[in-house]
Amino acid sequence: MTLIPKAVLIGMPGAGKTRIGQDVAELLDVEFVDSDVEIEEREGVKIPQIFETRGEAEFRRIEADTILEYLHDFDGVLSLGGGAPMTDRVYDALESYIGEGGTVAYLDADPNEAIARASRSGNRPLLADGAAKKWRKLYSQRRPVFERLANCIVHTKGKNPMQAAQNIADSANERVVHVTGADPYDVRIGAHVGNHLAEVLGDKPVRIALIHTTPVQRHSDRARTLLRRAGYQVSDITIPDAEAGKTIEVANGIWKRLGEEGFTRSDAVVGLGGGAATDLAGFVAATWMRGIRYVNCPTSLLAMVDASTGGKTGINTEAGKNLVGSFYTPAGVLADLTTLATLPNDIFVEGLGEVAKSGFIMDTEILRILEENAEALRTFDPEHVSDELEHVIAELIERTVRVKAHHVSSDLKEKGLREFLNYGHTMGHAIEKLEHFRWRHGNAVAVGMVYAAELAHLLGYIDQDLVDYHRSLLSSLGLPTSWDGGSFEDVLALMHRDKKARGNMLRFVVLDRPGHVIHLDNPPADAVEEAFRRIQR
Ligand SMILES: NC(=O)c1ccc[n+]([C@@H]2O[C@H](COP(=O)([O-])OP(=O)(O)OC[C@H]3O[C@@H](n4cnc5c(N)ncnc54)[C@H](O)[C@@H]3O)[C@@H](O)[C@H]2O)c1
Ligand SMILES: O=C(O)C(=O)C[C@@H](O)[C@H](O)[C@H](O)COP(=O)(O)O
Repeated sequence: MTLIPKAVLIGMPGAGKTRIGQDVAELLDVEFVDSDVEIEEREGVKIPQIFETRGEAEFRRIEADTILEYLHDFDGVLSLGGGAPMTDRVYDALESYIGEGGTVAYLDADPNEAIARASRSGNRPLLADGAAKKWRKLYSQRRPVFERLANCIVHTKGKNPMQAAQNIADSANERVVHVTGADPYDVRIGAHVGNHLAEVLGDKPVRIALIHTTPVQRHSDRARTLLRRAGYQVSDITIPDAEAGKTIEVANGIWKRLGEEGFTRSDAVVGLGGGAATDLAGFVAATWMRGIRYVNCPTSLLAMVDASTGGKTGINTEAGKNLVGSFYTPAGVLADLTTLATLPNDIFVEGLGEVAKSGFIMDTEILRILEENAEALRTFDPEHVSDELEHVIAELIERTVRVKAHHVSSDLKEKGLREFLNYGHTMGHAIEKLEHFRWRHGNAVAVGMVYAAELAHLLGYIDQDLVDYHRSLLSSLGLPTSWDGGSFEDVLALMHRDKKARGNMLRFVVLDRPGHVIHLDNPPADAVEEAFRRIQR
């Protein structure tokens, strides 16, 4: 397996690359290498001497060879000499390294501080005599290149070295899932990924509608500050919480406000909160002027793993759950794991329902991770999350988002493959509606999966063990596996209104083995009813 560095630091002489690079390595618990020090050791002479005796071109050749070697066979933190990214070979190799998931961090220091630091070192051949003037000239040439190249920019002014290092370590720990299709975008998962908000929104919007609920006020306050600091005019829009926010009345209130506040086609929406808030925000973005840019910032587990990605936006109506809406993709998704620090246990556990679903339909490794960590996950306490559990949660989020991305990338409008993500939802949505949305979505889906498993078993697709496994895994996670809150007739009527139904024909998604789903069209009526009886127990 090829190793790649956890992070590569670039920046002007005196920016603090060595000091901060060492701190990043310490935070990530890996080795640190400074390419200049490595070159001197290999050549047995100091860099100014190489410049003097062999010229700058020869130094740049040695430097590029050394850096390229490290980019392909080193998994620590690498700090580069100030001019290194100006060599085409190094620039191109760093671009490819980013493409492989690497982090190139540009340390942008205050010029006066950096000049003072650089002048103290006698090891800078390009700065000899008249250091300040030369530094500023090089800065004007290099800065645009650094900014174009880096995928993490850290302004060091006002930060101590450890704070700057923490920013880079967070960035290196980010997980990114690409969603492809006509309008590709990235789902970024990690601590503080919310800091990428302005970068994802871009420089075209003037006004941003920041749509959120009250329980996530702390996180929306932070987003508002970031947005204002980046120069946007922010309209702070608080919507009713949970399903009460997913209504035509709420959407209408926001359309009215966008009109009054002069939102144009180049302005944008940010949806921040649980799945209900991101569904509603996406719906407003999809419909205002027939579609404006939007970014989702999910703060619940369920919204991180499912609702924020894939472009299903919508509201509930009298007719049923999510029956009005649009497929409309976000410009990006920022799943900031620090927001989970305020997520109540029951809402976290609900999210595990959709995580388990992704395990059942495709990635069975998810089931193994859930089984192995069931107790720690079930007893999730936002204020006491161990490093180990944090890692498990991040891994589950990334894997679940990958399952989602796989289905939506080639079938945004749900013509076939994407319907598999609806495992457990035919019954789940009926329960939600009959419970007047007092049941959480993930809980209803958990019961719905047991129903789908019973149905598949009755029709001979899977054995009893797999049905029992649904019950034991889901209950070990704290999820419900039975429901007795309504009549079969009411459930059946609602299942006929499910979006997978065609004409008078019911359609389900069922397993035929772990990790593999199929469509089940028009199953026998007695099996549909018997499976219902079995989830009532
Ligand atoms: N669009 C899709 O593809 C898709 C996929 C799955 C689910 N959904 C929808 O998502 C909704 C369910 O999402 P949900 O489970 O996030 O429920 P939710 O949006 O109702 O959020 C649950 C509660 O948690 C609060 N909350 C969220 N994050 C918090 C945080 N960090 N700290 C404190 N409180 C927080 C919310 O304000 C709310 O009170 C349903 O409407 C469902 O239909 C959509
Ligand atoms: O993204 C999808 O497609 C899904 O089916 C994901 C589901 O987990 C999600 O609950 C979605 O909101 C259901 O959509 P719906 O079309 O059945 O309302």
